[in-house]
Amino acid sequence: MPDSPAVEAKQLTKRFKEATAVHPLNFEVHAHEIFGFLGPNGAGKTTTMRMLAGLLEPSGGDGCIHGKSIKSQPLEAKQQLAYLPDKPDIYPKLTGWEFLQFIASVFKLDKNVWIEHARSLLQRFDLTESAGRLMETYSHGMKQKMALTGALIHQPSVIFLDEPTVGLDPKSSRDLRTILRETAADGTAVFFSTHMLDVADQLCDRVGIIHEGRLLQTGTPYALKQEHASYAEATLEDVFLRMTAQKVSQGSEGEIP
Ligand SMILES: Nc1ncnc2c1ncn2[C@@H]1O[C@H](COP(=O)(O)OP(=O)(O)OP(=O)(O)O)[C@@H](O)[C@H]1O
Repeated sequence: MPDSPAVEAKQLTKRFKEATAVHPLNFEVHAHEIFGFLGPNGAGKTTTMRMLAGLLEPSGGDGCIHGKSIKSQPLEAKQQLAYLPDKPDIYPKLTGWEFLQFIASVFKLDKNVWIEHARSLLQRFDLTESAGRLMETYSHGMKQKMALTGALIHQPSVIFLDEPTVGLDPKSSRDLRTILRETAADGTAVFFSTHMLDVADQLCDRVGIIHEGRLLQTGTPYALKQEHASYAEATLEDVFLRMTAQKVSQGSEGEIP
């Protein structure tokens, strides 16, 4: 199905007991696109991404990866995607290189292709020397970068990244943004959540703003700024804060136990 969107949410919904974390969501992300998912804490970003990546069962609706349903065709859908959580839980007793070999064997990657690709990513992330060390000795940022290297070597057509820049130093953060741009230019749909609105403004082709489990709007950062800000130098942060402004509860004293 070449014309299907890379990612499609169709009435995608998640309830935890009585609480609805994600109300029916509908949106599309396309190949070559960098889509930023923005929302305050608890807005439903991780829940939505985990459903689309096939890691959490939706309570209603469906998600598709290049036309393959995560509910009825989970294997076909998952083969095409990579998911990078905010705190990557990678194997502490493997070296970085063993971890990459493991990914290569799971995805049956051509050794002539993946090794060169992996070496180049390791070099860009300054991980070449530490690739021989056990990953339990890595810092958070090193784990994050190694997990990303693992996600990229199998060249997924969709990559989900939950808060990918958190914990990265400025150089690594810039390298990551460059790599995401290159990945999208090669045809991958890049879908990431972030609180770093300046990063989203610079990097994203489109953003979606989610608040209390509801998608308020999608559009290019430029279009959102044009539509929602009354002054020329408005930033995406101004738009975000305006759209997600919450009424502070007027609760009486003593509500908090
Ligand atoms: N396993 C769970 N059981 C019950 N409620 C949950 C569960 N997971 C998430 N939630 C709730 O769903 C809502 C959305 O959470 P989610 O983690 O998707 O938010 P988020 O936008 O990723 O937030 P953050 O930016 O803080 O990471 C929150 O109210 C959260 O408490």
